[in-house]
Amino acid sequence: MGLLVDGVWHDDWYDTESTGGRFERPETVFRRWIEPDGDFPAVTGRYHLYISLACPWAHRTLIVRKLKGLEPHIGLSVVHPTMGSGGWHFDGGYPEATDEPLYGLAFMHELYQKADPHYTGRVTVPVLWDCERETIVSNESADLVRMLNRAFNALPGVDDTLDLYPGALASEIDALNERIYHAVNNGVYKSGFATAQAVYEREVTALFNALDELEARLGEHRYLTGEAITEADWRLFTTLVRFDAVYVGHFKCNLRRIDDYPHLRGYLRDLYQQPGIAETVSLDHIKRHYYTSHPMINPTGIIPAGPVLDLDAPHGRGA
Ligand SMILES: N[C@@H](CCC(=O)N[C@@H](CS)C(=O)NCC(=O)O)C(=O)O
Repeated sequence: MGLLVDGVWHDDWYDTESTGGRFERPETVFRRWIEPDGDFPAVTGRYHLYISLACPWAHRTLIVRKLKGLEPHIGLSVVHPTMGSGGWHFDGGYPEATDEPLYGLAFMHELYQKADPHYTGRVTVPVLWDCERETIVSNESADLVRMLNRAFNALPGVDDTLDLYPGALASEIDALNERIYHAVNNGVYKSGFATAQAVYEREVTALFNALDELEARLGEHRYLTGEAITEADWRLFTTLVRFDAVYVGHFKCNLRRIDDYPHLRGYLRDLYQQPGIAETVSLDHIKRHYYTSHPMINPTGIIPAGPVLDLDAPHGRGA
C-alpha cells in the first residue's frame, strides 16, 4: 500500500477522513493509445502487460489479450498477490507470479519511476508498457480493453472477427458500463473501504440494487446486451467471479451471494466456462491478495478456507 509523490515512494493508505469515510478512486494518469499512425503503433513484441491475477481491473485486460489471440504479440508479467508496504512487487518464486523480465525490478513502483521520475499518484495495475520508448502507454483498464479489442487486428493470428465493442451496441454498452462501474465494479470497493457506517450502508444498498437489476436483465437474455458476449460482460464477470470468494466476507457485501441469484449464478458459470477463461482466474491470488493486503480490514491476515465454489457446474443458459 502506498503511492509515489514526486517520484518518491510513500507508504500511505487511502485517506477517507477528508471525504467523510468515503473511498474515492483517483483518476488514471497515463492514457495514451495504440493507433496505426500514432506514437504507439501496433507492433509484435513492442508492448508488455503488467497485471495482478487478483485485480479485477487487470483481469479484464488479461481476458481480452487471451480471447483476441494476442499472447504471441504482447508479453505478460504477473505481480505477487500481496500488496505490502512497498506496493505491488515481483516474485517469480510464487505460483503463477513472475519476475520482472525487462529490467529485473523488485517493485512495480520502480516501473512508474522509469516512466516518469517525478510521477505523483498511486501505482496501479494493469500497466501496458512500451519497451521501445520505455514508458507507460496506459494504466487504464477500460481504455486497454478497447485497444486490445481492435488495435492489433492486422497482426498475424489475431482474431479480427471477434469484436467486443460492436458499433451497433456501443451506446448500450457504454450505458451498462457506466451503471456497472459505479454500482458494482467500484461499488464493492466503496462498501469495503468505507470507514463510516452510514456510507457503508448506502454503498452496499446501491450495490445490491444494481445486482437485483442485473438479475432481472439476465432473465431476459443470455448476456447483458443479448445473445453475444461484449466487453460489458467481461467487465462484470471480473467482479462477479471474486464476489462470493472475497467481497461477501472481506468487503461485507453480504446481503446476498451471487450463488443466491439464479440468473447471475448461471451467467457467471457460463462466462467462466468460455474457452480460455478458467485459466485466467486464480482464486489463490484473488483470496491471498485481498485478505493479506488490507490490514485495516483483516489485521490477522488469515485467508479463509472457503467458500466451496463450483464454477464448472452446468450453467443452464442455452447452447
Ligand atoms: N482505473 C484503474 C484502476 C486500477 C486499480 O485500482 N488497480 C488496483 C488493484 S485492484 C491497484 O493497483 N491498486 C493499487 C493502489 O491503489 O495503490 C483501471 O481500471 O485500470
